[in-house]
Amino acid sequence: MTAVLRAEGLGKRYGKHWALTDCTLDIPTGHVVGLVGPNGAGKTTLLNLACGQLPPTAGGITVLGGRPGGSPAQLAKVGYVAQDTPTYAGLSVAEHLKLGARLNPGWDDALARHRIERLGLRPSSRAGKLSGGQRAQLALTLGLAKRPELLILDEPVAALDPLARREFLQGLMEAAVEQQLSVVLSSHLVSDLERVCDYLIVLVDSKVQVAGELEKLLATHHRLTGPRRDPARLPADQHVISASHTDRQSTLLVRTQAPIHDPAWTVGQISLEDLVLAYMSKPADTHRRPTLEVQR
Ligand SMILES: Nc1ncnc2c1ncn2[C@@H]1O[C@H](COP(=O)(O)OP(=O)(O)OP(=O)(O)O)[C@@H](O)[C@H]1O
Repeated sequence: MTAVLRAEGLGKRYGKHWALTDCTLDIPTGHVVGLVGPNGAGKTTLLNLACGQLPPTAGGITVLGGRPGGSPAQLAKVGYVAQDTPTYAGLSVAEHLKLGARLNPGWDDALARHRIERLGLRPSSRAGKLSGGQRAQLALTLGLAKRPELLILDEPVAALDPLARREFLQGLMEAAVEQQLSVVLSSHLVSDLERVCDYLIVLVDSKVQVAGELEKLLATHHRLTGPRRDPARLPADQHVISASHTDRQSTLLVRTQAPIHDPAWTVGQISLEDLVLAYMSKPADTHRRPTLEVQR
C-alpha cells in the first residue's frame, strides 16, 4: 500500500538551528492524522516539507509516493491549508472560488459552490469582512474543492470558538469520508484531535516522540500505580514514558506490548490527553531510564 507520508532521517535546519531532526515516519493512506507538540516543536516545518514548500536539509520525504512539490501532478494531489487560514481580505468569496478554479486543474466547482451555499456564505462578501470561523471554512472549501488525495492543515481551528471549531471539524470529517481523503492536521487542542483523529504523531524538541494508530497506542500504554519503586528496575520490555512518586507510591506511564502480571501494580487505562502529556514531558535523553525522584 502507498504510504501517504514516508520520511527517513528527515531533518530541516534554519541557519544553525535544527527545527526537525532524524524524523522517520511511515503513515498509511486513509487516516486522519493528528500532529501535536508544543510551540516551536517543528510541526509547521514538517508540514511545509510535506507539501514541498521547504526542501529538506537531511534525509528524505515522499508523499503519496512522490517528491513533495516535484511535479504539477504531485502538487495537484496535495491540498494545504496553512496556519491562520490564509485568504485574501480584498477578494470576495466568489473571487476566491474563481482563483481556485484557475490555479487547480482538478477543481470541483460544484463541490465548492454547494459547500459555500450550505455554510450560508454570501458569494459577494469580501473575505476580510468574514468572521474567523467563516474564513476558516472558506479556506477549507478551497482545500477540498482542489480534490486532493491528501489534505494538510496547520492549526486550522486555533482561532475559533468551540462551536465554530466543532462545525469546522465536522465538515472536515464528512469530507474526509465522502472524498476518501487522507488528512494530516496539527493542533494544540487534544480534545479536538480526540474527536477526529485515528492516527497520532507527537513531536517535541524537533523529534518525533511517538507515532502510530491511536487505538494501538492506547492499547499498549498503561498507567501503573503501586508501592514506590525505582522505574529502572522494571522488566526490560516496559518502557517508562513518565513517572511520578510520593514517599510511598509510584505512578508510571509505561509502554509495553506484553500484559502486565505484577500483582503489586494497579493497571489503569489512559486517555489521549494522558498519552500526549506524558510524551510532551518525557526527558529528552530517551536512552536513560528516569531516576527515582520524589514529587511532594
Ligand atoms: N524561517 C525560519 N527561520 C528560522 N527559524 C525558524 C523558521 N521557521 C521556524 N523556525 C524555528 O524552527 C523551530 C520549529 O518551528 P515550527 O514553526 O516548525 O514549530 P511549530 O511546532 O509549528 O510551532 P507552533 O506550534 O508555535 O506553530 C522553532 O524553533 C522556530 O523558531
